[in-house]
Amino acid sequence: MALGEPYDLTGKRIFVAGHRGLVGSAIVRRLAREDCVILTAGRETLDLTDQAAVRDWFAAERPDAVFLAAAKVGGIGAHGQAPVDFLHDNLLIEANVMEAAHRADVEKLLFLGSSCIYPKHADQPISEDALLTAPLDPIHEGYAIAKIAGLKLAQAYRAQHGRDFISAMPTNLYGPGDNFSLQSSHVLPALIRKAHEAKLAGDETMEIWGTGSALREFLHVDDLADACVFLMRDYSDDGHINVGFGEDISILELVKLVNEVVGFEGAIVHDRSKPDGTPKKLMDSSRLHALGWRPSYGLREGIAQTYAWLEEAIAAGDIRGLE
Ligand SMILES: NC(=O)C1=CN([C@@H]2O[C@H](COP(=O)(O)OP(=O)(O)OC[C@H]3O[C@@H](n4cnc5c(N)ncnc54)[C@H](OP(=O)(O)O)[C@@H]3O)[C@@H](O)[C@H]2O)C=CC1
Ligand SMILES: C[C@H]1O[C@H](OP(=O)(O)OP(=O)(O)OC[C@H]2O[C@@H](n3cnc4c(=O)[nH]c(N)nc43)[C@H](O)[C@@H]2O)[C@@H](O)[C@@H](O)C1=O
Repeated sequence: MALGEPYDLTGKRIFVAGHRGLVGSAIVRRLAREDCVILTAGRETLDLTDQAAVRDWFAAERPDAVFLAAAKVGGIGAHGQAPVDFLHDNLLIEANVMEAAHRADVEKLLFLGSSCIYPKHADQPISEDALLTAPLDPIHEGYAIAKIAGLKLAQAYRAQHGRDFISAMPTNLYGPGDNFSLQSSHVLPALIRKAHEAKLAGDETMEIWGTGSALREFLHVDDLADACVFLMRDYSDDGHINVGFGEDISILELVKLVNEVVGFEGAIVHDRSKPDGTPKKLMDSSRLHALGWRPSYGLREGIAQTYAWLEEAIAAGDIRGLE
């Protein structure tokens, strides 16, 4: 594989690390449309923090390409509960997978970082060049440092060993297969669940965290998965690439949109003991757009699709975080 060349997925053995997660399951859905062999390994068979196990698995399975969507992930309420896990697990996962991929001659690897890598008060919209120009948001600093280390490690494998390892930095994601736990989830699944449960219970109010003034950008996970396949095929360079939606919305406006879609008509109350976090983090995705990719889901359409999926999943008793 020559660096800088397009990568043809046809007939390739492709490992989706983290295949049961929000992103990993979407990448598996998207790859089902390709003529390739999808390899997966659940944590119970392959703990990616175990270097020897990861080396052995790669030596045995010999994937041609890897989507690295496995990580310790959570919303703003989760980071403070497990700062070691967000730093330690993510460092080990990315180091083990990239090292084993190198040893097993993997042709291409895409590492998933996050918009959290950027400074808390970065100029908006946030360009890839904003990396390491100012302090991070202390709330998720460990996770952000692990993600920065991951993109730097991918660049190092490219420089030292000529490995075609690339990095994508997604904005906030949502969609089918998300984590709906009220303690550890991201904001959009939490709001959809709260509105749904308040509607069913006939509640007069629904509680949100913080002031609702923070602004967030949301990309449907099926759009992200499509962007990941696009980048795997058509991007080969050492710079990380922002994968955003292009517009942001205040949490308060988001709540109103969710409640319209779900059909909850009660009032909003605020738990101001919870943080707002980063005030705004709209990414500049113009480099990705210049490569020829754009998202397809609008936010209202994406929330409606996610809620329809949630109702079916609840009926089937198959929801992460609602156990
Ligand atoms: N969700 C979001 O809004 C955003 C996510 N991202 C990034 O996208 C990627 C995927 O995130 P997302 O899909 O939301 O996260 P999820 O928590 O939904 O999925 C993460 C997956 O990684 C697996 N995993 C975690 N630790 C291990 C381990 N030690 N060994 C094996 N597997 C492990 C989990 O397995 P198990 O099911 O067993 O727990 C899970 O399937 C991450 O890199 C994240 O940083 C970036 C920006 C936004
Ligand atoms: C995606 C990216 O960015 C993530 O950071 P974040 O965007 O701050 O996380 P969040 O999705 O939990 O949104 C939090 C915002 O939303 C408000 N908010 C209201 N009500 C609820 C609520 O009920 N739950 C949550 N979680 N937030 C709420 C809350 O007050 C705050 O303003 C990282 O965790 C990290 O995972 C990462 O990679």
